[in-house]
Amino acid sequence: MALSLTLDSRDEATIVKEDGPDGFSAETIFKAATGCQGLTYDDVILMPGHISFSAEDIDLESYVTKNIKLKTPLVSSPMDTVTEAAMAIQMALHGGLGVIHYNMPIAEQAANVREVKRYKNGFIMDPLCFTKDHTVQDVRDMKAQQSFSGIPITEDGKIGSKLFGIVTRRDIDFIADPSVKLSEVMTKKMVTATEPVGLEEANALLKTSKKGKLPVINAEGNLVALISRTDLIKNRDFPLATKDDNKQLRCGAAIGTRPEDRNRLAALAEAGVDVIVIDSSQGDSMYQHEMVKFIKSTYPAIDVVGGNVVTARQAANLIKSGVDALRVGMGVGSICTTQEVCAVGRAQASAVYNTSRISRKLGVPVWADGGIAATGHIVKALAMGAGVVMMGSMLAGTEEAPGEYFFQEGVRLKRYRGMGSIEAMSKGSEKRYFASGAKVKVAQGVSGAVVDKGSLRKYLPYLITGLRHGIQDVGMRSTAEMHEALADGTLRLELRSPAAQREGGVHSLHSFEKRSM
Ligand SMILES: NC(=O)C1=CN([C@@H]2O[C@H](COP(=O)(O)OP(=O)(O)OC[C@H]3O[C@@H](n4cnc5c(N)ncnc54)[C@H](O)[C@@H]3O)[C@@H](O)[C@H]2O)C=CC1
Ligand SMILES: O=c1[nH]c(=O)c2[nH+]cn([C@@H]3O[C@H](COP(=O)(O)O)[C@@H](O)[C@H]3O)c2[nH]1
Ligand SMILES: [K+]
Repeated sequence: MALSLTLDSRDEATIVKEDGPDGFSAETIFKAATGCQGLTYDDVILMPGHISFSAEDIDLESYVTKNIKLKTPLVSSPMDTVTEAAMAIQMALHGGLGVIHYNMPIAEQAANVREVKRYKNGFIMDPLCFTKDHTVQDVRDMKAQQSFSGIPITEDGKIGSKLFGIVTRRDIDFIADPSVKLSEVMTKKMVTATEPVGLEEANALLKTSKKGKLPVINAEGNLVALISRTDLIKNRDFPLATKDDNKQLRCGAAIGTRPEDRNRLAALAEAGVDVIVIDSSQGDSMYQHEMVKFIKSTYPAIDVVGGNVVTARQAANLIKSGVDALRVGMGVGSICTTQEVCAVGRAQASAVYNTSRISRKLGVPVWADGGIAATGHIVKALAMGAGVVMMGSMLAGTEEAPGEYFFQEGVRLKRYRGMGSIEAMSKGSEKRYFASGAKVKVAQGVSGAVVDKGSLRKYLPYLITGLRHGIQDVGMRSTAEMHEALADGTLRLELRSPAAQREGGVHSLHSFEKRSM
């Protein structure tokens, strides 16, 4: 009774003033409390704050580079089992950013960037087309592999040439002779839209015409896109989408620090890349400093991300050379063996805290790269000062990640591998992976598999919602507010003992099923 009377008579601010706040500031945790140890995300836990707003009210906006903001602070890794155009498109539609890997020929990487930049929600930019000389049998062969509701017939059988007609199932269903040419069966009187056309207008045209497909042509009558009714029904707006001033999706791409990477850079710049990531496990090298300076002087409009670094000193060096963001993490990725093989690296929470401490003061955002295995890790990475989080394994295994699904012991899986794994190196990264002249292969990564996570269309909203709930629990309204609280010590943390970590996980059950969404 007496206790509750005393508590009731004091307000929150007085309790904090008289008894001191719970937990410790990040500075205490990382500088004093840990002795000489580095800390990982799992070593620390955030103290909850007071909630006076809904999770939807939280502002997740954050700088990804000095000049570009994201509405969702999530970035996909430049790895050949994670980011090609399909991944980068979905990341950007949801307010994040994709970084196209470079374990492929220059032209192919540039084509991936172009595909992202040209993407228009609801528009099919690479539809399958036939010529007038193709036959009914050709359509039937194609139909065996994929369903269709309308195939454009163009001059050269590709998009970009003159549109002559469209062939639908109804045109060929009752044709007995399979050698009949499509010119004889195609529908010539089509409903088309002429460029420029918006989705809303196209939607209205499809509604009144009751057709399955709407070809979009330019003033010369050449096919430039196709709009499909089923896609339109599936389509929704992406208010968070990361777009440039021309309303095109933004796209990142990775390069190395070899002389030939300057040719790659030129092709990527030509394709319209927004952000270049210089991909290296140890970014504080003369090769990278030279490359940063070269890019900034040759392509001033492109933002450059340097890395990877894990110490304040490495970060300061790269910032001096002119980077627009820093990629932080060494040997902490799910597929990384760098710490085992090379004996260097750093526990990721310590790396993010110590690099962002200085880089944020200079307005250079940190990308917390690697080691994210749950939404809670994303919350912790941002709380330790990161502007955005880069993920490999979390995004591998989605429909949009490169590679085919396969079954192993009844589980649907996709391949996921380190860019320094023997498999990835033998595909192409070998030449950049070893110092020139090196003859022995030393892998710094493994090759494995991850479970099917379905489409990013459902998975990214799940990650974003989890992130919102975490930040709400900490009592912060935005990532910016969390960064201020980190700096002024009002963000409170505690270390977790091994027993506390066990307690924080699932325990004491005979069995359980873990479903995350
Ligand atoms: N984040 C991480 O912890 C790690 C990431 N990785 C990934 O593996 C891939 C390869 O990483 P790294 O081995 O660090 O590649 P890297 O290309 O930076 O370095 C490979 C070797 O080539 C040398 N080198 C680079 N540019 C050179 C030049 N112009 N002339 C002469 N020598 C040069 C480097 O000093 C190093 O010995 C990347 O995709 C990287 O992201 C690998 C290990 C760790
Ligand atoms: O030591 C390494 N050997 C490798 O072969 C390798 N491949 C990628 N990476 C790095 O790991 C990050 C992805 O990590 P996660 O799967 O944990 O998200 C990536 O974003 C990279 O920083 C590698 N590190
Ligand atoms: K690791």
